[in-house]
Amino acid sequence: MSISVENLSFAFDKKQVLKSITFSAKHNELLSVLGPNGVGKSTMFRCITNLLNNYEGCITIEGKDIRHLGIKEMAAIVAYIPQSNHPSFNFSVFDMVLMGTASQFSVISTPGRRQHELAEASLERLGILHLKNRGFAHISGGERQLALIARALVQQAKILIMDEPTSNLDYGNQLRVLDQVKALAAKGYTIIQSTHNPDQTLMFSDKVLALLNGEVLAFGNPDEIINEELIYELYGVNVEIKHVVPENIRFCVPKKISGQFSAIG
Ligand SMILES: Nc1ncnc2c1ncn2[C@@H]1O[C@H](COP(=O)(O)OP(=O)(O)OP(=O)(O)O)[C@@H](O)[C@H]1O
Repeated sequence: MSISVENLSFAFDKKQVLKSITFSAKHNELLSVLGPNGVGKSTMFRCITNLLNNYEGCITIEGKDIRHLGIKEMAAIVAYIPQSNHPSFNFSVFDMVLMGTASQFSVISTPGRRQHELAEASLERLGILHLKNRGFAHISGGERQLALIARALVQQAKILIMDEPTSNLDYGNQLRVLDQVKALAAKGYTIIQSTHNPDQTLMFSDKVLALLNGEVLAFGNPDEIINEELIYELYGVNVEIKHVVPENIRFCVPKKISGQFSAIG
Protein backbone atom coordinates (compact mmCIF):
# COMPACT_ATOMS: atom_id res chain seq x y z
CA MET A 1 0.00 0.00 0.00
CA SER A 2 1.24 3.48 -0.73
CA ILE A 3 1.12 6.40 1.65
CA SER A 4 1.67 9.93 0.50
CA VAL A 5 2.22 12.97 2.71
CA GLU A 6 1.92 16.36 1.02
CA ASN A 7 2.75 19.72 2.57
CA LEU A 8 2.02 18.48 6.09
CA SER A 9 2.21 21.31 8.63
CA PHE A 10 1.25 21.05 12.29
CA ALA A 11 1.42 23.37 15.29
CA PHE A 12 0.80 22.80 19.02
CA ASP A 13 -0.99 26.07 19.83
CA LYS A 14 1.46 28.68 18.49
CA LYS A 15 4.44 26.32 18.35
CA GLN A 16 4.95 25.29 14.72
CA VAL A 17 6.36 21.73 14.78
CA LEU A 18 5.98 20.40 11.22
CA LYS A 19 6.47 22.66 8.21
CA SER A 20 5.32 21.56 4.79
CA ILE A 21 6.58 17.96 4.98
CA THR A 22 6.29 16.00 1.72
CA PHE A 23 7.30 12.38 1.14
CA SER A 24 5.84 9.03 0.16
CA ALA A 25 6.38 5.33 0.83
CA LYS A 26 5.09 2.23 -0.86
CA HIS A 27 4.91 -1.56 -0.43
CA ASN A 28 8.22 -3.39 -0.02
CA GLU A 29 9.79 -0.22 1.38
CA LEU A 30 11.36 0.42 4.76
CA LEU A 31 11.49 4.19 5.22
CA SER A 32 13.55 5.52 8.14
CA VAL A 33 12.92 8.95 9.62
CA LEU A 34 16.04 10.61 11.02
CA GLY A 35 16.19 13.85 12.95
CA PRO A 36 17.38 15.30 16.25
CA ASN A 37 15.39 15.03 19.49
CA GLY A 38 12.22 17.10 19.42
CA VAL A 39 12.23 17.65 15.63
CA GLY A 40 8.69 16.27 15.30
CA LYS A 41 9.02 12.59 14.34
CA SER A 42 6.42 11.33 16.85
CA THR A 43 4.12 14.26 16.04
CA MET A 44 4.30 13.33 12.36
CA PHE A 45 3.50 9.69 13.23
CA ARG A 46 0.47 10.86 15.23
CA CYS A 47 -0.76 12.73 12.14
CA ILE A 48 -0.16 9.72 9.87
CA THR A 49 -2.11 7.45 12.24
CA ASN A 50 -5.00 9.94 12.49
CA LEU A 51 -4.41 10.56 16.22
CA LEU A 52 -3.91 14.23 15.32
CA ASN A 53 -6.05 15.55 12.51
CA ASN A 54 -5.92 19.31 12.92
CA TYR A 55 -3.00 19.60 10.52
CA GLU A 56 -2.62 21.41 7.22
CA GLY A 57 -1.78 19.53 4.06
CA CYS A 58 -2.93 16.11 2.94
CA ILE A 59 -2.15 12.52 3.90
CA THR A 60 -3.45 9.86 1.53
CA ILE A 61 -3.31 6.08 1.52
CA GLU A 62 -3.87 4.51 -1.88
CA GLY A 63 -5.14 7.92 -2.94
CA LYS A 64 -7.73 8.21 -0.11
CA ASP A 65 -7.56 11.16 2.28
CA ILE A 66 -7.13 9.55 5.72
CA ARG A 67 -9.28 12.25 7.32
CA HIS A 68 -12.23 10.51 5.66
CA LEU A 69 -11.40 7.12 7.22
CA GLY A 70 -13.03 5.94 10.47
CA ILE A 71 -11.17 4.26 13.36
CA LYS A 72 -11.92 0.71 12.16
CA GLU A 73 -10.99 1.51 8.57
CA MET A 74 -7.71 3.05 9.74
CA ALA A 75 -6.97 0.05 11.98
CA ALA A 76 -7.40 -2.24 8.97
CA ILE A 77 -4.78 -0.26 7.05
CA VAL A 78 -2.26 1.20 9.50
CA ALA A 79 -0.77 -0.36 12.64
CA TYR A 80 1.25 1.68 15.12
CA ILE A 81 4.01 -0.04 17.06
CA PRO A 82 5.15 1.89 20.14
CA GLN A 83 8.51 1.67 21.89
CA SER A 84 8.74 -1.37 24.15
CA ASN A 85 8.90 0.29 27.55
CA HIS A 86 8.57 -1.89 30.61
CA PRO A 87 4.84 -2.69 30.90
CA SER A 88 2.86 -2.30 34.12
CA PHE A 89 0.57 -5.23 33.25
CA ASN A 90 1.41 -8.87 32.81
CA PHE A 91 -0.86 -10.44 30.23
CA SER A 92 0.51 -13.53 28.55
CA VAL A 93 2.34 -12.84 25.29
CA PHE A 94 -0.44 -14.71 23.45
CA ASP A 95 -3.24 -12.59 24.98
CA MET A 96 -1.31 -9.40 24.31
CA VAL A 97 -0.93 -10.35 20.64
CA LEU A 98 -4.60 -11.43 20.47
CA MET A 99 -5.58 -7.90 21.55
CA GLY A 100 -4.33 -6.71 18.15
CA THR A 101 -7.41 -8.35 16.59
CA ALA A 102 -9.77 -6.10 18.59
CA SER A 103 -10.85 -4.08 15.55
CA GLN A 104 -12.06 -7.29 13.86
CA PHE A 105 -14.99 -7.98 16.21
CA SER A 106 -17.67 -5.94 17.99
CA VAL A 107 -17.47 -4.74 21.61
CA ILE A 108 -19.88 -7.44 22.78
CA SER A 109 -18.08 -10.38 21.14
CA THR A 110 -14.75 -12.03 21.88
CA PRO A 111 -11.96 -13.28 19.62
CA GLY A 112 -12.84 -16.53 17.87
CA ARG A 113 -10.91 -19.38 16.29
CA ARG A 114 -9.76 -17.25 13.35
CA GLN A 115 -8.26 -14.61 15.66
CA HIS A 116 -6.52 -17.31 17.75
CA GLU A 117 -5.04 -18.79 14.57
CA LEU A 118 -3.89 -15.35 13.44
CA ALA A 119 -2.16 -14.69 16.77
CA GLU A 120 -0.44 -18.09 16.67
CA ALA A 121 0.70 -17.57 13.04
CA SER A 122 1.99 -14.10 13.81
CA LEU A 123 4.07 -15.31 16.77
CA GLU A 124 5.44 -18.10 14.62
CA ARG A 125 6.33 -15.70 11.81
CA LEU A 126 8.44 -13.63 14.18
CA GLY A 127 10.07 -16.72 15.71
CA ILE A 128 8.63 -16.25 19.20
CA LEU A 129 5.86 -18.86 19.35
CA HIS A 130 7.73 -20.55 22.21
CA LEU A 131 7.03 -17.43 24.32
CA LYS A 132 3.24 -17.54 23.93
CA ASN A 133 2.46 -18.54 27.52
CA ARG A 134 5.09 -16.32 29.14
CA GLY A 135 4.12 -13.07 30.86
CA PHE A 136 4.67 -10.04 28.60
CA ALA A 137 6.38 -8.24 31.51
CA HIS A 138 8.73 -11.18 32.07
CA ILE A 139 10.40 -11.44 28.67
CA SER A 140 13.38 -9.47 27.39
CA GLY A 141 13.15 -6.06 25.70
CA GLY A 142 13.94 -7.53 22.29
CA GLU A 143 11.33 -10.27 22.75
CA ARG A 144 8.79 -7.63 23.84
CA GLN A 145 9.49 -5.56 20.73
CA LEU A 146 8.96 -8.63 18.53
CA ALA A 147 5.70 -9.35 20.43
CA LEU A 148 4.53 -5.78 19.76
CA ILE A 149 5.28 -6.29 16.06
CA ALA A 150 3.37 -9.61 16.21
CA ARG A 151 0.41 -7.74 17.71
CA ALA A 152 0.52 -5.27 14.80
CA LEU A 153 0.64 -8.12 12.27
CA VAL A 154 -2.60 -9.71 13.55
CA GLN A 155 -4.26 -6.37 12.92
CA GLN A 156 -3.61 -7.29 9.26
CA ALA A 157 -2.76 -3.71 8.37
CA LYS A 158 -0.28 -3.40 5.53
CA ILE A 159 1.30 -0.14 6.69
CA LEU A 160 3.37 -0.38 9.89
CA ILE A 161 4.46 2.75 11.74
CA MET A 162 7.23 2.07 14.28
CA ASP A 163 8.42 4.57 16.85
CA GLU A 164 12.11 3.80 17.44
CA PRO A 165 11.69 0.01 17.37
CA THR A 166 15.26 -0.60 18.53
CA SER A 167 15.55 1.91 21.36
CA ASN A 168 16.18 0.11 24.67
CA LEU A 169 17.53 -2.96 22.87
CA ASP A 170 21.00 -4.43 23.14
CA TYR A 171 23.15 -4.58 20.00
CA GLY A 172 22.18 -8.16 19.08
CA ASN A 173 18.47 -7.53 19.57
CA GLN A 174 18.68 -4.32 17.51
CA LEU A 175 20.02 -6.32 14.57
CA ARG A 176 17.55 -9.18 15.08
CA VAL A 177 14.54 -6.86 15.27
CA LEU A 178 15.65 -4.84 12.23
CA ASP A 179 16.24 -8.06 10.32
CA GLN A 180 12.61 -9.05 10.99
CA VAL A 181 11.41 -5.55 10.06
CA LYS A 182 13.34 -5.72 6.79
CA ALA A 183 11.90 -9.19 6.07
CA LEU A 184 8.37 -7.81 6.58
CA ALA A 185 9.07 -5.03 4.07
CA ALA A 186 10.30 -7.66 1.61
CA LYS A 187 6.99 -9.52 2.11
CA GLY A 188 5.06 -6.45 0.91
CA TYR A 189 4.51 -4.31 3.99
CA THR A 190 5.08 -0.57 3.87
CA ILE A 191 7.13 0.32 6.95
CA ILE A 192 7.96 3.74 8.36
CA GLN A 193 10.22 3.79 11.40
CA SER A 194 11.96 6.52 13.35
CA THR A 195 15.53 5.99 14.45
CA HIS A 196 18.42 7.90 15.98
CA ASN A 197 20.98 5.64 14.33
CA PRO A 198 22.16 6.61 10.83
CA ASP A 199 24.14 3.35 10.56
CA GLN A 200 20.92 1.35 10.85
CA THR A 201 19.49 3.50 8.10
CA LEU A 202 22.48 2.86 5.84
CA MET A 203 22.31 -0.88 6.53
CA PHE A 204 18.58 -1.63 6.43
CA SER A 205 16.52 1.17 4.88
CA ASP A 206 15.27 1.60 1.34
CA LYS A 207 14.47 5.29 1.83
CA VAL A 208 15.36 7.93 4.39
CA LEU A 209 13.54 11.09 5.41
CA ALA A 210 15.78 13.54 7.27
CA LEU A 211 13.98 16.24 9.27
CA LEU A 212 15.53 19.41 10.65
CA ASN A 213 13.74 22.33 12.32
CA GLY A 214 10.42 20.73 11.38
CA GLU A 215 11.29 20.69 7.66
CA VAL A 216 12.50 18.07 5.20
CA LEU A 217 16.26 18.37 4.95
CA ALA A 218 16.53 15.44 2.54
CA PHE A 219 14.45 12.53 1.25
CA GLY A 220 15.61 9.65 -0.88
CA ASN A 221 17.88 6.64 -1.16
CA PRO A 222 20.19 6.39 1.92
CA ASP A 223 23.29 5.76 -0.22
CA GLU A 224 22.63 8.98 -2.10
CA ILE A 225 21.64 11.34 0.68
CA ILE A 226 23.44 10.19 3.85
CA ASN A 227 26.80 11.89 3.81
CA GLU A 228 29.12 13.73 6.23
CA GLU A 229 27.39 17.10 5.61
CA LEU A 230 23.92 15.72 6.32
CA ILE A 231 25.04 14.10 9.60
CA TYR A 232 26.68 17.37 10.66
CA GLU A 233 23.56 19.37 9.84
CA LEU A 234 21.33 16.93 11.72
CA TYR A 235 23.41 16.22 14.79
CA GLY A 236 26.25 18.78 14.85
CA VAL A 237 28.99 16.16 14.87
CA ASN A 238 31.73 15.44 12.37
CA VAL A 239 31.83 11.90 11.05
CA GLU A 240 33.53 10.14 8.23
CA ILE A 241 31.45 7.68 6.25
CA LYS A 242 33.44 4.52 5.60
CA HIS A 243 32.67 1.97 2.94
CA VAL A 244 33.46 -1.70 3.45
CA VAL A 245 33.71 -2.90 -0.11
CA PRO A 246 33.22 -6.68 -0.17
CA GLU A 247 30.06 -6.45 1.95
CA ASN A 248 29.06 -3.09 0.41
CA ILE A 249 28.24 -1.64 3.84
CA ARG A 250 28.59 2.06 4.71
CA PHE A 251 28.80 3.31 8.28
CA CYS A 252 29.63 6.49 10.22
CA VAL A 253 32.87 6.85 12.16
CA PRO A 254 32.87 9.88 14.50
CA LYS A 255 35.92 12.17 14.20
CA LYS A 256 37.51 13.32 17.44
CA ILE A 257 39.34 16.61 18.02
CA SER A 258 41.49 16.78 21.21
CA GLY A 259 39.42 14.07 22.86
CA GLN A 260 36.17 15.94 22.24
CA PHE A 261 33.62 15.37 19.53
CA SER A 262 33.69 18.50 17.43
CA ALA A 263 31.05 20.87 18.72
CA ILE A 264 27.98 22.27 17.04
CA GLY A 265 29.01 25.26 14.90
N1 LIG B 1 1.25 17.59 23.47
C1 LIG B 1 2.18 18.52 23.18
N2 LIG B 1 1.95 19.84 23.45
C2 LIG B 1 2.86 20.79 23.14
N3 LIG B 1 4.06 20.52 22.55
C3 LIG B 1 4.34 19.23 22.28
C4 LIG B 1 3.43 18.18 22.59
N4 LIG B 1 3.99 16.99 22.17
C5 LIG B 1 5.20 17.31 21.67
N5 LIG B 1 5.41 18.64 21.72
C6 LIG B 1 6.59 19.38 21.22
O1 LIG B 1 6.64 19.19 19.82
C7 LIG B 1 8.00 19.05 19.41
C8 LIG B 1 8.15 17.75 18.63
O2 LIG B 1 8.04 16.68 19.55
P1 LIG B 1 8.11 15.15 19.05
O3 LIG B 1 7.85 14.30 20.24
O4 LIG B 1 7.25 14.99 17.88
O5 LIG B 1 9.64 15.07 18.61
P2 LIG B 1 10.51 13.77 18.26
O6 LIG B 1 11.26 14.09 17.02
O7 LIG B 1 9.66 12.55 18.22
O8 LIG B 1 11.50 13.73 19.49
P3 LIG B 1 12.39 12.52 20.09
O9 LIG B 1 13.38 12.14 19.04
O10 LIG B 1 13.06 13.17 21.26
O11 LIG B 1 11.46 11.40 20.49
C9 LIG B 1 8.86 19.16 20.66
O12 LIG B 1 9.31 20.48 20.77
C10 LIG B 1 7.89 18.83 21.77
O13 LIG B 1 8.26 19.48 22.95
